[in-house]
Amino acid sequence: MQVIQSLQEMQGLAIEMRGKGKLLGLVPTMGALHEGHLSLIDICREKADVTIVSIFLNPTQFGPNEDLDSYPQPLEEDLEACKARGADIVFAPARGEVYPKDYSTYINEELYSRGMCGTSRPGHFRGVTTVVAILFNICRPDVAVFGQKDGQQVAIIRKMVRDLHFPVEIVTGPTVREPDGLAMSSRNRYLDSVLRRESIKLYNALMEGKKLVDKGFLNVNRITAEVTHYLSQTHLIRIIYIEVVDKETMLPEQEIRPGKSMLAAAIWLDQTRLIDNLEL
Ligand SMILES: Nc1ncnc2c1ncn2[C@@H]1O[C@H](COP(=O)(O)OP(=O)(O)OP(=O)(O)O)[C@@H](O)[C@H]1O
Ligand SMILES: CC(C)(CO)[C@@H](O)C(=O)[O-]
Ligand code: BAL
Repeated sequence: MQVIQSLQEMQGLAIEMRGKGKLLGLVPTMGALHEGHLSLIDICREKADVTIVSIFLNPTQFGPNEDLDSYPQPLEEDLEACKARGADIVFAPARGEVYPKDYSTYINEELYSRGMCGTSRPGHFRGVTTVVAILFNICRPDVAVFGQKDGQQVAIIRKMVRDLHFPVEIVTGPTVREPDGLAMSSRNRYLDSVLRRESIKLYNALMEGKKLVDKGFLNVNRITAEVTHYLSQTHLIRIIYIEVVDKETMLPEQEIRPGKSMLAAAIWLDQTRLIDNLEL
């Protein structure tokens, strides 16, 4: 496995490999890798000849009071995990090379990013689309793989690719969960044993909503009220949002459309921000 830091070297190699007819795959990450990320490497390897994993803690998607400075960065462990899973290249650029002092160009998707995490983390998706566009231009992937756990993110990236005609296929990998249902996330590392026990309530609450839909209740307010009620039973949880949206556009649904709607939620569990979603 090759580890590349330089943008110029990565772009040169990508162009050379494409010239030889290789199909390139990219798995963008911010590091602190877990089984969720590694499952995306498996998907990428099935689709592409060469699997590139990028590890870059992207400052432009963090708000001023967010956890950029405390975000875990176990680079050596991450490299071992990528190697063991069969990645061909890890691209781990330096912050100063991606964003030199005079950097001034941003990409803003303005429709799918209006609600949910777009509302509660202003500027977040502008940072995500910008860095993903940079990564696409450097790594030149034919295929890029993202996780359904960040459902709004992948919808916005698909929209950016469509609007700006990036020649890349976007593939979504299913959410990988702990045995009790908690969606894997790098931020789960922040949870002590008490918070870890509470964290499962996010998935359980979404499941309560889904069960109602499976019984035939299609009223959005009924479903979100059920999820709110479930999450309100502990003082450690503060709800950021609970929404039912179209799973492609992330726009709010008037009524649940089975197979087309997504139930999504974000919470503060003490100081840790967790998100999850289920297709209804
Ligand atoms: N549990 C999961 N299952 C599948 N994909 C996942 C999972 N968690 C993260 N991913 C995907 O991995 C990619 C990199 O995500 P990222 O590095 O932000 O990890 P994360 O664990 O989601 O971290 P965070 O705690 O910042 O949300 C994204 O496409 C994301 O959707
Ligand atoms: C897509 C991404 C790697 C961009 O920094 C990030 O938002 C993430 O890890 O999901
Ligand atoms: N998975 C999205 C990365 C972030 O929370 O900033």
